[in-house]
Amino acid sequence: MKLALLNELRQQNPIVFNISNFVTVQDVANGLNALGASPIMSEEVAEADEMVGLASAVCLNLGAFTQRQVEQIETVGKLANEQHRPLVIDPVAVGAVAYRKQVATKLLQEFHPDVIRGNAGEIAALADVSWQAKGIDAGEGDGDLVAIAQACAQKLACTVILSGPTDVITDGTRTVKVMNGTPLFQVHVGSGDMLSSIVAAFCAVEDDYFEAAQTACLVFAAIGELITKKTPNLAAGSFTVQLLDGLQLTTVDEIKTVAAYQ
Ligand SMILES: Nc1ncnc2c1ncn2[C@@H]1O[C@H](COP(=O)(O)OP(=O)(O)OP(=O)(O)O)[C@@H](O)[C@H]1O
Ligand SMILES: Cc1ncsc1CCO
Ligand SMILES: [Mg+2]
Repeated sequence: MKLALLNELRQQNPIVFNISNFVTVQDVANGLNALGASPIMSEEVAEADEMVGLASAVCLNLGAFTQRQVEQIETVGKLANEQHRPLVIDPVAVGAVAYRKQVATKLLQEFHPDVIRGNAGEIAALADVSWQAKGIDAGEGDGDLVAIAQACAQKLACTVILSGPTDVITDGTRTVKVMNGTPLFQVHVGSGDMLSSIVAAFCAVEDDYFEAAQTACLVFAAIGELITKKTPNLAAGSFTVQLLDGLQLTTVDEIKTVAAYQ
């Protein structure tokens, strides 16, 4: 685990270009900014080439697209591949809505993601494993999460993060589990979207995207856990505020005091 990447990220302040969804765009921008990256958002295909050019990493969130946005997402994904920018995909609710899986499947034939970050319902859907996803949430299933993540990574030839109470990170061969976190992440819509964009920020400072992905998961989950230990009685609203403070202020040494992974 390369926790020193957090200091590297804060020092480099990499630009991360996001196509976010309209629900959580501000969480994503402020989360990246607080952590030490430099977010930029765009919904205009005419500036896609320049946007990818100025960014050190790209995160495409499939959370609430229109047909016009799907075209923009496809253009940006292809440009990221052409311009060798690390590309992270967040396949929101592909396990719950057949149309979304159809669109995501087509997009994944048009460009190659370096990392896909989703919950169990989303990753199972992309791996063609049976699972009862529930809207944007992971839902219910009895499959082996490590096997599902590995199947998805092998099928799509990329690093996969299957997030949840335990995050599973795999490139199909190497696998790490991050046990940190707090159930409060689930009461904040956008925790997952923030994590996906933060994964992109780590990919901007580390060429081994499996390493970048696992470090991002540990940093994000450990910061969530640390703030719940520091501040009693956190709930949906106060957790959101404390999470932003935590992203800005938490040090590598503090993360090491709770880090739990294998
Ligand atoms: N029950 C839990 N206990 C500890 N940590 C959790 C729990 N559930 C989620 N997390 C953490 O929350 C973060 C977001 O992951 P999650 O799987 O909830 O994303 P998601 O389902 O895509 O969320 P979103 O609602 O934003 O789309 C990760 O860092 C994960 O480790
Ligand atoms: C609630 C919601 N609906 C579409 S996207 C989104 C935010 C989680 O990504
Ligand atoms: Mg999500």
